[in-house]
Amino acid sequence: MVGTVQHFRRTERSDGLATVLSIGTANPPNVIEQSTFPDYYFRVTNSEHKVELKEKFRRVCGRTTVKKRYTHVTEEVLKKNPNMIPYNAPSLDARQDLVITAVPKLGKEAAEKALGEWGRPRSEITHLIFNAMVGVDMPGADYQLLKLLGLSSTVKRTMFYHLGCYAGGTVLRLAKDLAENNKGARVLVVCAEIMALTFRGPDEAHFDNLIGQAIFGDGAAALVVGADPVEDVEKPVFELALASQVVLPDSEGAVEGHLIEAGLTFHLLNKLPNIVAKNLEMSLAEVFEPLGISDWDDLFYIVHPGGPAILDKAEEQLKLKPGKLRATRHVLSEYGNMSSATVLFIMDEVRRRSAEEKKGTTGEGREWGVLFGLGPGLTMEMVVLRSVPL
Ligand SMILES: CC(=O)CC(=O)SCCNC(=O)CCNC(=O)[C@H](O)C(C)(C)COP(=O)(O)OP(=O)(O)OC[C@H]1O[C@@H](n2cnc3c(N)ncnc32)[C@H](O)[C@@H]1OP(=O)(O)O
Repeated sequence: MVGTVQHFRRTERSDGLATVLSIGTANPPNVIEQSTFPDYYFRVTNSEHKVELKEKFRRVCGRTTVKKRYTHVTEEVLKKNPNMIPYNAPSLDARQDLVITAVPKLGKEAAEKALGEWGRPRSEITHLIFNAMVGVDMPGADYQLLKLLGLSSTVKRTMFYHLGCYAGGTVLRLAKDLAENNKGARVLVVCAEIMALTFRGPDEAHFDNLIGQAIFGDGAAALVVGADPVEDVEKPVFELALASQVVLPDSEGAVEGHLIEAGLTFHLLNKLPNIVAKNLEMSLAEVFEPLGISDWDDLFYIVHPGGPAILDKAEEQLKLKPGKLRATRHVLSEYGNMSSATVLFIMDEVRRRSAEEKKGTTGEGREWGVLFGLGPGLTMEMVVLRSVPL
């Protein structure tokens, strides 16, 4: 009997590590230019009279390093749903109506690209992981996506709602477990983030809301993950070597989100960048010193860009050479903070730029890299990536 169980355990496990086999991304068509956003935002929220607040908002927008973002919430949407404008008006029903259809639709756009690049028939997808901060519903966005993509009804689905920005790491951690413990599994991973529950007008007492209005954008990213890639058919992008999660010490309340009649309200403490930076080095040391790596410039990086202050402090703390967070900063500048989808956009950027600049590996010429997901808790997900020769 014991022999039979061991036989099953052996045959259901993969031989190799879970591997990212393709990446796709998508954004809604409406662009926000950061340079004109303060004027636009104060006008559409009927807040032109809050002159000082607008000037402070303009200063902060300028320092976000964001150049443009994409959004589902246009002026037309606001005209149809005026209760989304005041800071605290009951508006949950209208917001839900928007996101319940928009979230799986945006997820589908990214998933189609990932499935196209993967190159195998979509009937061979065995598992689906879907993550979205908003749009909680039954059956969920995972079920809607299954139908939109025409995936098999036997696909094993897992839906995450409401986790926040660290979930870009959570989905990879789960995909790794599924791929390595179900031989032959091919996991479609989708993060789709639409900020229609957090858009709201300014309020002097809640400047953290304005930090969110200045940095968040909409986007979706999808990956296909599986172990033991089929030679000459599947093209490995990164191996997922290790995945961990930790609640950072003394960080309670640093990021919170509350779902109320007025939608989802965000709460950020300004000590957040310091808390994150303080904890990065210890996590890196635990994993990489046994591998003989203690110069942090020897890694490539994918860091959830909550805001530039987090990246500046991280670079300072880890004493990184200028440019180590180039891909991260590029995605922040071109798309803003798209919550969980952001780290997957950065992963795409790292491999794209590595190929373009003939770096030798998908990870900027390095063998090892690390992805940090950060969000409410503060929760930190760390995923160790191994690049693939180009
Ligand atoms: C959603 C998730 O799950 C995870 C997430 O990603 S949450 C988002 C996490 N991101 C952040 O917390 C943003 C981090 N902050 C930053 O990157 C930078 O502070 C910034 C780009 C927003 C502004 O840059 P800056 O202007 O150089 O910063 P700084 O001088 O510190 O702050 C400007 C003003 O904003 C205020 N401020 C900054 N952070 C604040 C916060 N969390 N709450 C309230 N006010 C804040 C400051 O007090 C300051 O006000 P005064 O001018 O009146 O003194």
